[in-house]
Amino acid sequence: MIVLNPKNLQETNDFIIAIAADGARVEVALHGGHVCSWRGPDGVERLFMSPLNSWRSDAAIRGGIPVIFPQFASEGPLPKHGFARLSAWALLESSRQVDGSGLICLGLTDSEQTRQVFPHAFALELRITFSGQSLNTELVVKNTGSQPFEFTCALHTYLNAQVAEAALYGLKGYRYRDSVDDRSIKVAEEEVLHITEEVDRVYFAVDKPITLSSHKQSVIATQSGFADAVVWNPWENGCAKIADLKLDSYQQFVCIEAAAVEHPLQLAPNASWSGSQNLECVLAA
Ligand SMILES: O=P(O)(O)OC[C@H]1O[C@@H](O)[C@H](O)[C@@H](O)[C@@H]1O
Repeated sequence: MIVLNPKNLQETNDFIIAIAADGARVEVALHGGHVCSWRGPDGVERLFMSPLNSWRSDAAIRGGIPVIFPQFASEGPLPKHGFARLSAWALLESSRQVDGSGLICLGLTDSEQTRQVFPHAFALELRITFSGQSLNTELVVKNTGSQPFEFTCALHTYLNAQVAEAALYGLKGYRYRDSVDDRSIKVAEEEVLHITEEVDRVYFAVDKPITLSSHKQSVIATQSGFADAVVWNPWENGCAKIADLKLDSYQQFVCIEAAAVEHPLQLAPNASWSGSQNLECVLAA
């Protein structure tokens, strides 16, 4: 891993906490521009955060919503999942909207360190809007340089779920790349996906909501701008290889990631792209 700021290996301790009019609460770390927590007015946490997360500024946060930019996974020369999740973001705005929802806006621009691995000028904005019912994260990428550049990206959302009883709906019919089966390309045949082993799939051209039902709630994930969606659960064998996950952590989350992977995005000078993921929480009666 490339450490972007070797002089600054202390704990990440800059957090923004915002509360919406309905009592919902979001916690964001400036390290990574990372949504760490989203609680409803009832105090129930909707995002998974690993109890073994290190909170160090040279490591990505394990849980919440990591921002993946400018490279998804290991699909290029950069460190895995790029550098945005390891970078120090700035707070641009924190306010309450007229409808009572909370808004936090964070920004990241290129620096000497980022230009060493990605020689381009850019400005990222992450706009987080939330209430008890929904959490919307929008990533805006602007090319502020004089040359075009290409990138892949994702909002790598870890959703709290009782995996033993979790069911994913809405994936049937999509073409997907199965990363646990030699990256072979398949077509999803199951009406409902239950997680009973390691799952690591990039579903292509996803244009409908994906619903994760587990225990007493469902979360409906809708995306725009992002063409693809990743579903990831490492299972026990994967957890054994990841230092900041407990061996049984796989039982507690499913990642549903809004992603742009299959077709890298091209940005001309001065052009912008934006993609968002909206999570809608529906409690069972
Ligand atoms: O351990 P990392 O770098 O946070 O990556 C976690 C996972 O992220 C997912 O997006 C990938 O599809 C998986 O292959 C990967 O294992």
